[in-house]
Amino acid sequence: MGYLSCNAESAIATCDTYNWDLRKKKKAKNRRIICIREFSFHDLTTATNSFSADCFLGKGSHGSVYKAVLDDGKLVAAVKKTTFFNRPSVNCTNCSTTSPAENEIEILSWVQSPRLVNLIGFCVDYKHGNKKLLVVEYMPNGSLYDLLHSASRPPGWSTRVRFALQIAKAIRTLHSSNPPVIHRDVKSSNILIDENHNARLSDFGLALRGHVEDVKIKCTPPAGTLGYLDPRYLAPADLSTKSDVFSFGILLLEIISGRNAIDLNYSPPSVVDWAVPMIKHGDFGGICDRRIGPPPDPSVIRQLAVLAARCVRSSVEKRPEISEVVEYLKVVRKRVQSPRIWSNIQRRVRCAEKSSAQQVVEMKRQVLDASEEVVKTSSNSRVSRVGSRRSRRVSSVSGAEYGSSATTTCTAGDRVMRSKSIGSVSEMRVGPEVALVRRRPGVAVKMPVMRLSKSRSVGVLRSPQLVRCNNKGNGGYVFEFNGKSSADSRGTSDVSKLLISFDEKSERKMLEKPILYF
Ligand SMILES: Nc1ncnc2c1ncn2[C@@H]1O[C@H](COP(=O)(O)OP(=O)(O)OP(=O)(O)O)[C@@H](O)[C@H]1O
Repeated sequence: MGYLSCNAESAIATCDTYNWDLRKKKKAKNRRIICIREFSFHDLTTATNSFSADCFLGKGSHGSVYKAVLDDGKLVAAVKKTTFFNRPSVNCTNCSTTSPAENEIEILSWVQSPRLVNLIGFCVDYKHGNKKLLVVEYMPNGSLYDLLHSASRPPGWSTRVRFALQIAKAIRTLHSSNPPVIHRDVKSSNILIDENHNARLSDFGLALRGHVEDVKIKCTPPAGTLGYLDPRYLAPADLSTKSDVFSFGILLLEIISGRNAIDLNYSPPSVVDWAVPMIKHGDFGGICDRRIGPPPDPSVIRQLAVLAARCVRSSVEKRPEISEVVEYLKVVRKRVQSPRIWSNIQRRVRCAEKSSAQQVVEMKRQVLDASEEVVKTSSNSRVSRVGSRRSRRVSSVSGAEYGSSATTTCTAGDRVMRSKSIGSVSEMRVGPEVALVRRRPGVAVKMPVMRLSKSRSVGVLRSPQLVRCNNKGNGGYVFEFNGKSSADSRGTSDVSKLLISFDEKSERKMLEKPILYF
């Protein structure tokens, strides 16, 4: 167990089996101590108004979540209460058994980050088989799933890219911890939105901490959510951080397209089978969420799509590390933000042009006045010179209006020229590492771009397609996929046929639920 109970704010010590190895213990010494509180069941009952419907936030496959107001209103938290089962997520004769709630407490007592929904504390319900309740940070703005699929105003590209970057950073935090944490259930309903509208990764019920050679990892059967699950993760030994990268790729396709990972309303239902062929053919617009259309800068969707396709490659080795994904998304983020800067500049230019046009009218009027004066007093040379100077100013302003003259000297004109060159790619030649972006004739600037050759070499993941979904009448369903045997359902690690039990759920919703046992 990775945590010990403690009173209120006191820090906790850890007695993790991982640290029984002395060498690892030394490294663990430098680890930041995370404070976790133990709450009494009575405290949580009061804080959730006896787990009333008013405080109910949602239901997952492990139980229900309630809003809790603690510490005389100073702390608002979410309480996860396991309801209908407490099956162990690890089940092996050589390993200790751990329930999803215990597993989540153990993982989150080791890793904390502003990009995660962090653990505040826990509670043991002694009256009901010592079940553990989790107290985690409260996320008031729902899940990314709700935002993408139910919100009346779907998020724009800037928000989507920001969320994608934040989720990638969250996964990077897990993968870079020592030993690494593999989440195994990265999906849109596990991305919650905090009070500052930032995305956070939640739900560590299936997460595993350790190295691939560790006994615990070797004993843990594959798990995840259908549609997000790495098709190469068929046995415990197949687990790697790249499984999370695959799930992230699916999530990225969902963020781009606004469609579900598996949606029977589409053909093919799998988002990978639907999107990757389009990406391969360069039809990036085809995978964009129709409600918002493609982003103004076409390189944004191209880079996002190619990145997603790389993450879902069938070859585990060819998928990028999550740290690489973070770096790519940082570049995309800058690009998606530039249209905003560009539109601001355009607005300023329009204002400048408007005032310039007014100036032109004014100048013309003054020129006319002056000429009239010249006509009237043709013998007066001084007036004539004033008139010619004014007309010079007029001509320089009108040259700036079109922004084409390199010899334009007026300030407003200069602004027009510079603003047009920002983000406006008039010609792009894609090379192996850089693109030459021609901003003005004869001036080429090197800009980093994603290699297009990578998008060409992206393998199409031939994940099995759902061909049948049989209701067994006992709350269980059998999912059959083509191209695979459909011999046995329970107790097999074959993803071709899965038996998942759920209650009160629609068939479509069930497809998004985690598979706990194969
Ligand atoms: N920390 C939180 N703050 C606010 N709401 C939350 C929080 N955690 C969960 N919820 C809400 O409760 C719902 C259920 O969460 P939970 O993590 O148990 O299941 P899930 O992720 O939706 O599904 P599954 O357990 O199948 O992965 C979520 O969809 C979300 O709306």
